[in-house]
Amino acid sequence: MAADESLLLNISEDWTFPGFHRPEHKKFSRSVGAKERKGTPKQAKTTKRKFQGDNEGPPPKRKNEIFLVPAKKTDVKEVERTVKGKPEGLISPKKHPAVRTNEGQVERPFIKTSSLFKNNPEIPEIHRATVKQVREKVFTSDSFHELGLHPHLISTINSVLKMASMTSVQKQSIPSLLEGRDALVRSQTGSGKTLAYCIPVVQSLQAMKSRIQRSDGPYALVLVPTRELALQSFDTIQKLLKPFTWIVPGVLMGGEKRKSEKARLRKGINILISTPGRLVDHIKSTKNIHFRRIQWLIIDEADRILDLGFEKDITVILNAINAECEKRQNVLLSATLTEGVTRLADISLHNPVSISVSDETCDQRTKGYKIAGESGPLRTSAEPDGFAVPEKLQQHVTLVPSKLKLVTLAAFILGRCEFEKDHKLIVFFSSCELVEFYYHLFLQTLLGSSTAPASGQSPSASSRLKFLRLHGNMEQEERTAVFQEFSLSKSGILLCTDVAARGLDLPQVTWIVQYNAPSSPAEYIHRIGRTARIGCHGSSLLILAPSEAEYVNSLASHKINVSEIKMEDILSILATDDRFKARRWGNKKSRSVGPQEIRERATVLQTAFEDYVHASAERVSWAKKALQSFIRAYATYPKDLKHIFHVRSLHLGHVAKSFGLRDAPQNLNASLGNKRKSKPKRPDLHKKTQSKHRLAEILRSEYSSGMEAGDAKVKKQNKHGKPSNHALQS
Ligand SMILES: Nc1ncnc2c1ncn2[C@@H]1O[C@H](COP(=O)(O)OP(=O)(O)OP(=O)(O)O)[C@@H](O)[C@H]1O
Repeated sequence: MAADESLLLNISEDWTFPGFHRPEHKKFSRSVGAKERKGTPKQAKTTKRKFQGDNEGPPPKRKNEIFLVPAKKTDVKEVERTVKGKPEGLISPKKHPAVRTNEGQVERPFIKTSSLFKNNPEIPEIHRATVKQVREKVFTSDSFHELGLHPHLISTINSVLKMASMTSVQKQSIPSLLEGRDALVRSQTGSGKTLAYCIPVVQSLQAMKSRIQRSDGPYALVLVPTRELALQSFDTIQKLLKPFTWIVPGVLMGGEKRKSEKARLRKGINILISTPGRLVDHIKSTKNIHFRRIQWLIIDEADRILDLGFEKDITVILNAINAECEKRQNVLLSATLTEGVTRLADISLHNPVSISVSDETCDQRTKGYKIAGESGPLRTSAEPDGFAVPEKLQQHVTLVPSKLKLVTLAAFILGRCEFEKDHKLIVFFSSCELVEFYYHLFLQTLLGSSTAPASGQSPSASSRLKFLRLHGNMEQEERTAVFQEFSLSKSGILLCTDVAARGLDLPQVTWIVQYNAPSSPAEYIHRIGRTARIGCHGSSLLILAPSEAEYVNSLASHKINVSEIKMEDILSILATDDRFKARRWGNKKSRSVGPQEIRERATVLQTAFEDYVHASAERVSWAKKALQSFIRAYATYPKDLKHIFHVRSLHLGHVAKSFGLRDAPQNLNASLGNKRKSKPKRPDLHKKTQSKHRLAEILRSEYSSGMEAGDAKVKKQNKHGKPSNHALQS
C-alpha cells in the first residue's frame, strides 16, 4: 500500500549552512482553517508538476554507511560552497550525484517524498468540559522534630537529606505507622511517600531493645516493581541509616549474579528491598533466605505490582512470610489507589488506617477502615473520584496525524533541547523495540552518528541534544548507568518505556512527552508525575492521533485537565533552524517564514529520516519490525479504551511514515493476523486474577527479575552509536 501521493522536492539542494541565529518566524496562527491545514492545493500541484519529469523511479541508491557531515568551523568560502551544493548540518541526507547545468549551477536529482500534509484526517476540535482537578498541598509547616524521632535520625534528615519540614503525606503517615498501624497510603506523585515509610521503619528498628545483628536477617521487606526504583529506595534508606551503622540494608533486583546476591543474603540483610520476581526466585532457590524476624512489609506502587500480574508472586511472598512470622506491620502505597490495591489490601492488611492527601481530606486522618472479614472488601469511601495532579504541572495535548508524528516529536525535542537551555525531557513509548528504534534514529539523524561519542553526545552545534534510553530489554549494567547519568544530568532526552513511569525521582525533569498514549489514566498520572515533583514546576505533552481525541474526555472523567497545543505551533520551531530550509526559499535570512515554508521544512526533516531508514535493506527491516511492535502494542489497550485505540482505525501507510518508511510494509497485515491469535493483553485492573497471571508473562521482559534463561538483552551500544545487531533483530 503506498503511503500517499507524492510531493516532489529538490531536497538535496535544500540544505544550507546550519546557522544558529534565530530569524523572526511567523507561527502558524491558531485559527489555521481546515483548508490551510490540508495545504495549498494549487501550490502543491505546481510543485509536483514542476519536478515530476525529473524524478520517475526510485531515489538514487545509497551506501550503507551512516551519512554524516561533521560540524566544524567554516570560513566564508566554505559556507558558500555549502550553500551552493553540499548539505551540511546535523541532519544530512545522503549525498546524491551532482549535475552541473549550463549556468554552472550544481543541480541534484530530486528525491521523491510523499506529502506529509495531504490526505491527513481532519484534526477535530477538542470539546470537553473543564473539570476541577484534585489538588493536594505538598508541604506542611511542621518540622520532623514533632514526631519524637531519635535525635540522630532528625539530624540526618535535616543535614544529610537537607529537609526541614514534613510533606502532607509524611505528616499524616509517620505518626500512624509509629503507632504500629497497618496503612494504605495515597498521595500525589512526588510528594514524599518514600520517606513516609522509610522514617518509621528506621526509627522502629534502631529503637529495638536488643540491638539488631546483621546475621539476624531481614526485619523489613520493601517490594517495588522495578529495579531502578529498588536502587532508589535503597539509596534513601542507606542515607537514613547513616547514624545506625549496625542495621544493614540490601537490594535484590536481578541483573546481578545470583551467586553474589546469595552471598549477601548469607551475610545478612536487615532491610531488604526487592522486586517481587527476584525475591520469589530466591525464595525458591536460596537456602539462606528466611523471614523469621520480619516486622515490616512495605509494598510501594502497590497497584502496579498487581497490574503486572505479580499477584502470584505476592502470594508466594506472603505465604513464605506468614509461614515464619505472624505479626508484622503492612503498608501499601501508591499515587493511584485502584480496585487492585483494595484487593491486595484485603489479603495483606489488618485493621489498616487509610491515608489520602487531598484538599478535601487534608489534615483529616481517616482511621479505622476495617476489613469486614479476612477476605472481605476494604471500604475506601473517602477516596476522591479523580486522581490528584501536582499543582504546578501544566498538562498539554496535541492532535497529530500519524504521518506527521515523527517530525512533530523531533521538532518538539529540537525546540526544547536545542534552542532552549537546561531542558530535561522524558519521552514514553509503548514498547522496548520502539524505544530502541527512535533512540538510534534520532542519534543517527538529529546528531549525526560517526562523531557522536558513546554517551550519545555530539561535539557539534547540537551538543545540547543528549539522547539516552531506558527499557526492560537492556543489560542491567547499562540500565543502571543510564538511570544515574540522567539523574545527574542537567539536560537531555530520555526515551523509555513504562519501566520509568513509576516512582523514579529524576531531578529537574522539565517535560514529559507521551508519544504513545498510556494504557490507563493511572499510568498517565504516573508518567507525568516524573516532573513537577515536590512542588516544582513541570509540563507534559500527550501526542494523540485525530482518531484518539476522545481520550481527552476519558482523562477528564478522572478529573484530569489538558490544554491543547496546536501541532503547527510545535512545527513552527523549524522556522528557527535554516538547516531545514527548502532551497526555493532562497538564502535571505531576515524574512519571516510562513506556514507553507514550515510544511516544506517539515518535509525536509521527514526526508532525512526516510533517507536514513531507506539507506539499507537492514534498516528498512528494522523499521518494519518497530512498526509491527507498535501495532502489537496498539492491539493491547484494555477493553474500556478499545473504542478509542483500535488497530482498525490505524492507517498503516500513514503510520509507516512515522517510522521513516515510505510505504506500508506489504506483509504486515498477515503477520498481524497471526499475532492476533495469541493477542497479548495490556494491564487491565478490572480483569480477573487469572488474566493477570497471563499479563505477567507478557510484561515480564519489562519488569523481569533478571533470572530468566535466554533473556534477550540489548547489548551495550557500540561506540559508533549504531544499532546493535540485536537491536536490528528485535
Ligand atoms: N519533607 C521533605 N522536604 C523536602 N523534600 C522532600 C521531603 N520529602 C521528600 N522529599 C523529596 O521529594 C522527592 C519526591 O519524593 P518521593 O520519591 O518519595 O515521592 P513519591 O510520593 O514516592 O512519588 P511517586 O508517587 O512518584 O513514587 C524526592 O526527591 C525526595 O527527596
